[in-house]
Amino acid sequence: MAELVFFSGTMDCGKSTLALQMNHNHTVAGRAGLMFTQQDRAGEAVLSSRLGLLGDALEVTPDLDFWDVVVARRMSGGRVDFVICDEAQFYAPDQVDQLARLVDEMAVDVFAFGITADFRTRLFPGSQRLIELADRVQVLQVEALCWCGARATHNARTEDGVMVVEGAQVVVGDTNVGSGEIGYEVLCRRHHMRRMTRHAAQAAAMSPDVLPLDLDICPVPPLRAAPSQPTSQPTSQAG
Ligand SMILES: Nc1ncnc2c1ncn2[C@@H]1O[C@H](COP(=O)(O)OP(=O)(O)O)[C@@H](O)[C@H]1O
Ligand SMILES: Cc1cn([C@H]2C[C@H](O)[C@@H](COP(=O)(O)O)O2)c(=O)[nH]c1=O
Repeated sequence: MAELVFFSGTMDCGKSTLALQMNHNHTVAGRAGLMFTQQDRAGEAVLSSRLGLLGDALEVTPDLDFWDVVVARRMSGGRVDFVICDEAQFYAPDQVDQLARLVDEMAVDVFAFGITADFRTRLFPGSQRLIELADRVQVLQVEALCWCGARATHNARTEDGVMVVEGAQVVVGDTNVGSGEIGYEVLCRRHHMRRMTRHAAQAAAMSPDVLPLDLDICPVPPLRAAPSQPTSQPTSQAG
């Protein structure tokens, strides 16, 4: 029986890597699939992982209709047994409904990958609809970690390492960015609520004006200079 599965997690937890792996495994098993993404950091119509893997994908524009794409493919003699949908948090709720219809009426497996919530901890509309409709919501096995070592469950948006809590819901970007840039950092809930990024915790630990931290609750992050240059090829930076 075909399924709609939502693989969900924070940024940087391996979703795009798993998307490419699943595409590979299903393809070598003789199944025919399509990969979709939207606003991948590596550019248009490409699905990229921070591990350096890349794959061609169809770009999901606001007017793309998944049902029409699959019907057109089948009408022209092609097969579509499964679809991979990366950055699914950006999809419109109607597009998620189209994906569910593909599962139910055309027996197409849909594997969707995306972050659940934005930098303010609010669900993205696409993710909300996926949670509402998915047969299964699967949390990824590899845990992204907060600077304190706890499992990261939330995404923070940062500027110069300082967490910001206002702004547009969608700003394409990456973790591990240089100073001055808008970036993201994954945090545990405790540190997200306290707006305590790695940078903020280091600054607080060094300031003579603040009370000593409770080290059990709030360990001081190790000082680690942000790399001034990318440490690997540009393709491995994106995901
Ligand atoms: N240099 C590296 N060596 C080993 N694993 C890495 C390296 N860089 C990134 N990763 C792994 O890749 C994951 C990010 O993969 P990616 O698929 O791009 O994430 P997502 O799509 O969830 O944002 C990291 O959580 C980490 O496990
Ligand atoms: C939290 C948050 C993230 N984004 C953007 C930033 C990235 O371009 C993607 C997530 O990509 P990843 O492969 O999961 O790392 O989403 C955003 O636009 N708004 C946010 O609040």
